[in-house]
Formats: sequence, C-alpha cells, structure tokens
Amino acid sequence: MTTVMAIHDFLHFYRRDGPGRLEGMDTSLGTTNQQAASSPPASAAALRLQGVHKSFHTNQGPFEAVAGIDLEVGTGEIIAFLGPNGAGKTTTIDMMLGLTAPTSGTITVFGKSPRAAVEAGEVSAVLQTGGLLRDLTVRETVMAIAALHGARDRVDTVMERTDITSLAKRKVSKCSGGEQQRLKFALALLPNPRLLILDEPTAGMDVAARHAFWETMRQDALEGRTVLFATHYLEEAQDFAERTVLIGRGQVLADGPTSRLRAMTGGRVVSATLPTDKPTAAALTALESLDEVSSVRLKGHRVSVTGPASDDAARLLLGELAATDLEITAPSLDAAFMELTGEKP
Ligand SMILES: Nc1ncnc2c1ncn2[C@@H]1O[C@H](COP(=O)(O)OP(=O)(O)OP(=O)(O)O)[C@@H](O)[C@H]1O
Repeated sequence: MTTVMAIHDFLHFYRRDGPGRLEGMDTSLGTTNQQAASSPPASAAALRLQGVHKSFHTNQGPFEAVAGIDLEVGTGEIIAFLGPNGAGKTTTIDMMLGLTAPTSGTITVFGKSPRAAVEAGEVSAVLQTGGLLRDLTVRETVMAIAALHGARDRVDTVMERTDITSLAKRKVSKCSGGEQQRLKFALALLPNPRLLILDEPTAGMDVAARHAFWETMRQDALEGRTVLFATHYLEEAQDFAERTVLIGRGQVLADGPTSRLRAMTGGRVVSATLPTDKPTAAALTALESLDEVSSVRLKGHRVSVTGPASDDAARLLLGELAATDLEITAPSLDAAFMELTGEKP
C-alpha cells in the first residue's frame, strides 16, 4: 500500500460516517459535534441492552456468541465488563457501537440506535488492535483526526490528558504498545464523547504501562464521562470500576457493585495471632462454631477465618481469645470469577 493510500484509508477509517470497522481492526468513533462529556444527558440511560442475542454461522452450524444479555448503564457510571476468553465481550461491544447488528434484541445508546449515537458523536471507542499509521508522528496522528472531527482546539488538551505530549514528535512505529494505546485513547477523546467504550485497552502491556494507562483514565473519569471497559484483568475491575458485569458464555453471570461481587466469594478473611501460651484447639472450635464461617485455617499460631461474619470473628478473636495483630482483608475477584464462570481467569 502506498503512503498516500494508507493515509486516505486511515482518515476514512476514523470518519464518523465512514464504512465502520473492518473485522479485526481498531477505530475510534467520533464526530464533529463538540458535545461536552460533562454536559448532562437529556434523558435515560447511557446504554441499554434488552434480550440481545448474536449468532454466527460456522462450519459446525450456528454458534451463539451472545445468548441473551440485558444491561442498563446509567450516565456517569464506570463499568467493568469482566470475562474470560471467548465470553462474548467483544461481540457485545461491537453491537454497542453499531459495528454489527444483534440477531435479536435491542440496543440503545442515549436513547438512539448505536449507529445514530456514533454519528451524533456521543460514543467513542478504543478497540483492541491496529488502526494507527506507523509513519506519522504522534502529534501528526492527533492533528489528522482532530481535523477530521473539527476538533483542532482539543489537540493540546487530549494530548496532555493522555500523557502523550512528551511523545509528540515520536513516530508511531517507535512507540511502545502502551504508548500506542494512550494515543488511541487520545483519538477517542477528541470528539469529547459522553460514553467511552474500551475493549481490553491494556492487553499486552506490562504492569507499569497498565498502571500509567489507568492513571490517565482515572483523571479523565473525573470529568463525569460514562466508561465501559472490557478486561480479563480482575485487578483492573477491582481498582477502577464501581460496578462489574461478569460475562461468561455470552450471558451476564453477575452484575453489581464490584465490592459486592468480591463479597460473593464468601466474605472477608480475618487473621490474627493466637496467644502462644494457650492451646489452639479450643480457639479453633470456638471460631468454627460461628455462623456462616466457611473455613478456619491455622499456621503456627496465626489463624485465618473466612466467611461473611467477619465482625463476629474479629470480636471473638480480640475479646475472649485474646488474639493480637488482627487483619481483615477482602478476597480478590479471582475467586468470584472462577466460581461464577467455572473457568480460570
Ligand atoms: N465472526 C465470528 N464467527 C464465528 N464465531 C465468532 C465470530 N466472532 C466471535 N466468535 C466467537 O464468539 C465467541 C465470543 O467471542 P468474543 O470475541 O466476543 O469474546 P471475548 O469475550 O471478547 O473474548 P476475548 O477476551 O478473547 O477477546 C468466541 O467463541 C468466538 O470464537
């Protein structure tokens, strides 16, 4: 492909009224409409899915990738779409963006069809791979897409917001995977969308790059933008999302505050050190007899009690059992994830 053709395709690709995403490519969807993320919505949910199914034809016959999803996302919410490989996250996101149509069911974005919402500049996306021109510099890339959206005045703002100002003169081909994702994030912010959808935005990044990416996201979320992100990383849901929707086999397996999902794994873990001058057997029996305790483990004189009754366990340990160094921790989402999806994270 010649450079001229590549640039033509690149710009066409990012046009809001362009042909949409080619299978497997990345885009940021936007508009010339300078709709402020912080301006209040006229009405309704940011996103609503009702009875959404999606089947694909395969050599083995029809395959249902999305098997009946109902979901409502309120304006200003930050939601993690958490699920293992093949759960149906990307297929659902593609439908939210109007890139593919549901086999049955309906999706509305700010009360409109996904395609209309994209064309109205209300939703933008950072998708998984591709979609950047390697020979342009970072600033040239942002300028090109800004010109397309009539958003030249936002170039400096989005570059600062996504922490790519210091990379302005670097060729895209020389940027790391994490830097390229931040650049795509900047492109997605150019139209100042009310809803931002990110499909595994940190896939392939190391821990430091992931941390940097989420730090920029966190700053941006303070603006009141609605954010939905798909992730495999349980800690990303835990650290960033107030609400987590757990997806498995094309269905919603759990939906609620991320903290509640964690509690579904059996509550908290209370650990403490038992006195060394007393036998531990009686203490263990007392702890095991508490209501709703799912396990009591002993290592040396350090005892760990798991279950929803963390307050009762703490009271007993510090009072009657004269234990010291008490700690209460919430289990990670890993346990919930494995329990509910029946798969490894
Ligand atoms: N065009 C297609 N034709 C046939 N099957 C498809 C097609 N697109 C997706 N699938 C299948 O649908 C299922 C869901 O895929 P999807 O990409 O939505 O999952 P995902 O949760 O995003 O997974 P990952 O985390 O690996 O990206 C998978 O089994 C996938 O192989």
